[in-house]
Amino acid sequence: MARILLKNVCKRYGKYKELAVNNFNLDIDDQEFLVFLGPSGCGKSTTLRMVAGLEDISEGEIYIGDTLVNEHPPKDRDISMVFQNYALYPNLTVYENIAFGLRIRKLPKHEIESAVKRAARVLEIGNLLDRKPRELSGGQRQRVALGRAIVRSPQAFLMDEPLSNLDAKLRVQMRAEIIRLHRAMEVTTIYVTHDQIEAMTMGDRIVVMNRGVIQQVDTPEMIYNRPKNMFVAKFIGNHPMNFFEGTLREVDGKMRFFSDTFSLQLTDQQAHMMRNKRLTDYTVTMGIRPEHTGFEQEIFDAFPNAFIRAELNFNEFVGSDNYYHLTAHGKESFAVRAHPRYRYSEGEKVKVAIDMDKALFFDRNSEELLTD
Ligand SMILES: Nc1ncnc2c1ncn2[C@@H]1O[C@H](COP(=O)(O)OP(=O)(O)OP(=O)(O)O)[C@@H](O)[C@H]1O
Repeated sequence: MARILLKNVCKRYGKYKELAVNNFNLDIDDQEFLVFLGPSGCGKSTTLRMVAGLEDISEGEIYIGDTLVNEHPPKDRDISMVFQNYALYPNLTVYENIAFGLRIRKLPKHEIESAVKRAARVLEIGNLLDRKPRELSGGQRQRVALGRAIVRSPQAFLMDEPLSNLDAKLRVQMRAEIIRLHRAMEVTTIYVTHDQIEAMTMGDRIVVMNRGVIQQVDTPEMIYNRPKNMFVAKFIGNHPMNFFEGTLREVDGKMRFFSDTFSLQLTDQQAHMMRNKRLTDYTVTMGIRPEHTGFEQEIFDAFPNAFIRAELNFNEFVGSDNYYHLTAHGKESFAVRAHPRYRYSEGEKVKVAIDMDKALFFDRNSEELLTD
């Protein structure tokens, strides 16, 4: 169990100009479950592999516990890795696969046996110990890969998209399993994924990355509610956040957001913040999630001055909700989440209430959050 520290870590592959990992600074707490999240190619695996020692570090320092590990080979870092493709030995039985790391460490036979049996019991694969990997389902293989990792208590677990080869139902089940294991074992874990649901449900904190650069390190709640910039705002959320371009202006003592086709009054708190930052007559992008807009009377009651008139284009029924796609005055498109009890039809003109407490304002140029 250990704290992991990355200081100004950079990775350059060969002579490529762009850094795969660019000045990464991160302090991972002992026993924390930390998730690296970002689109394909953003540097998640490279960073994880540098922590594991599978990839050289071009610049910077990595500490596991109090030890600077830059020059340490993987076997001396006391970490366990779980990969997407399971990386099981095809010719060894499940038992031998799980025991492999302990044999290399030359543990006595009876200790190996009790450790393997304990891991197999926890993962409910005790009846599969004599089988070869090809005789297992994908989910069972992934359990064996996990078994190999948890058979000893390393300083850290490093997991690289361990669930991405599983079907949706099994993924949900294994997600819960990994969290349960983490709670029981209390080992610092770094978990790589590009699946935001996995990140939100599993992580104590999430590191959102883009093009080798950390965008935000925060709890799932903060990442969702207070994304530091438009990249994070766009990346997180089941249905994409709606964005409107416009200008902040003070009219009759009220701070309002003006788009081309509508205007909305800011809350007192937002107005106060904008005045303090002297952001009147400032061009911004307003972000609002579909779930923070609606046709409900409660939102109209709470924000009597915050609504958009729009025309309904089409709807997506997803069972628990309806997502309506609309256009304001034939120009600005956005989506609204509504309870299935609402039934509107194509072409209908509606009034959409906006929960202004949840609206976010971003600098149009830097795309950074202004209401921070
Ligand atoms: N061996 C390599 N040689 C050259 N460039 C590489 C090498 N491995 C990775 N890269 C580049 O480094 C960047 C980061 O790659 P990395 O695999 O870390 O991304 P990732 O976020 O894990 O992506 P994915 O989700 O697709 O696995 C990418 O631009 C990739 O093309």
